[in-house]
Amino acid sequence: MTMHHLLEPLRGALIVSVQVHRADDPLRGPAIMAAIARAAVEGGAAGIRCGGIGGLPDVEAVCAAVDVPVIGLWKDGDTDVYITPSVDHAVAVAAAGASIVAIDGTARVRPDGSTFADAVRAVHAAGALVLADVSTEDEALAAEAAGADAVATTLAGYTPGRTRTPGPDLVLVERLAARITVPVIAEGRYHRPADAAAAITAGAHAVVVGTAITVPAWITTNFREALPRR
Ligand SMILES: CC(=O)N[C@H](C=O)[C@@H](O)[C@H](O)[C@H](O)COP(=O)(O)O
Repeated sequence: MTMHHLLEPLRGALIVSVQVHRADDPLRGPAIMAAIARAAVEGGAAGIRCGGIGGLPDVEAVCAAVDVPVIGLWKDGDTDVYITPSVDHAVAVAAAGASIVAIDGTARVRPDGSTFADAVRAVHAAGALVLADVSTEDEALAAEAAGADAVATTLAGYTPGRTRTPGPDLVLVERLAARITVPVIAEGRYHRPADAAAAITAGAHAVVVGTAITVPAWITTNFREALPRR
């Protein structure tokens, strides 16, 4: 496996994604995101993924609050490519303090007309690593060839390229782990501890869990729905 030394501490690790998903989410705001990130680290998270629609202020606040590796992203724009969609977004996330920048690694057209390889070059020049968020094996191979330092299954089931599995897409993790030389990070719909463990067994270098840990409304609904009907 080809691995940058900064990714070593994430071997077999749990990374917690701390993001809000709606502009009117009651938890929105850098201070709350930073507090949740600290709580996740207290619980054993070896890395934090953050930013999302909160963008740079959230990345900055989380980087200042924790001393584990931070994967930053900035969800922006109204096109299909919304995870750190342009070279400028990617460089800004690195400047906000993220040591790893998550970038859409699909082959779709980017709003600034750049390629994924352009973003990789710019982020590397800024001194950070690149995590390619992909949805298929072909995208993962292309992202690796373009210089991605790691590849994540984040977008599997969220593009036309791959049908959404009800739970996590462990088959994709297993296939990528067999074909990709950079670390593979499992991400997307890991809702139970056993799912996260299965990702590592399937060959993932690390697993990202978001909703099931950091979205209290989702957790609450699961409990409410499990109650007997009155
Ligand atoms: C598809 C997409 O935009 N995923 C986003 C990427 O950052 C987040 O909305 C997810 O919460 C994150 O990937 C973690 O996944 P889950 O919340 O399922 O554990």
